[in-house]
Amino acid sequence: MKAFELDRVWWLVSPGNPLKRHGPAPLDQRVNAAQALMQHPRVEVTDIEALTGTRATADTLTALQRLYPRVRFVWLMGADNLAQFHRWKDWRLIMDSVPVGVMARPGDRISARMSPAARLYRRYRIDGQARHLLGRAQAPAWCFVNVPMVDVSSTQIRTRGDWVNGVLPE
Ligand SMILES: Nc1ncnc2c1ncn2[C@@H]1O[C@H](COP(=O)(O)OP(=O)(O)OP(=O)(O)O)[C@@H](O)[C@H]1O
Ligand SMILES: O=C(O)c1ccc[n+]([C@@H]2O[C@H](COP(=O)([O-])O)[C@@H](O)[C@H]2O)c1
Repeated sequence: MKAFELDRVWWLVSPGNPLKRHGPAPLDQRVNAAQALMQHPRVEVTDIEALTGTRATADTLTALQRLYPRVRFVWLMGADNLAQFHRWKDWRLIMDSVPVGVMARPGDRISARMSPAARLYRRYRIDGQARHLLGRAQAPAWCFVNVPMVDVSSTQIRTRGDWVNGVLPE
């Protein structure tokens, strides 16, 4: 939110990544867990894709833009997702309709910046030093930021053993 000078962040708890074979833990449990972790007046944890009935991000963004025509949305994701962005449904529609902010992730910094999406849209890249412009930029525009990196994945956390069906017992 600070890096890109955004007004607020909606943390979308996904009903299920369309590219992953195994479904996640129940949505309400993940929403509760995310809310317990993130209490910030300008960050909202939301399961809005359950309301819009969409799974693919392009469809979610189209629905959100219809529901909130005056809001300027920015899509935020980790670098691993930029590396395989070209496999997402209608990924060019996403690039062409909203600015995209990408957070560095260990192991994915180079693959992300060399990815088909990064190469095809290289002239629309905003330099990290000008990252504060992303929120007000006209799409297509994307920016890669070198935030402090955390070398952990959801899969690793779930396999630590103290989780039951992907959820930490109370
Ligand atoms: N350590 C991390 N650094 C940067 N971004 C991350 C990190 N972990 C997750 N993300 C980002 O957060 C979002 C949600 O990720 P998700 O919950 O699928 O975790 P994951 O660790 O990528 O999952 P998996 O273990 O299945 O690969 C994605 O946009 C992802 O890129
Ligand atoms: O639209 C797609 O094809 C698509 C493919 C992979 C991931 N996504 C979205 O990217 C977000 C992060 O996914 P994940 O599994 O890394 O948590 C989540 O909102 C997914 O719905 C979207």
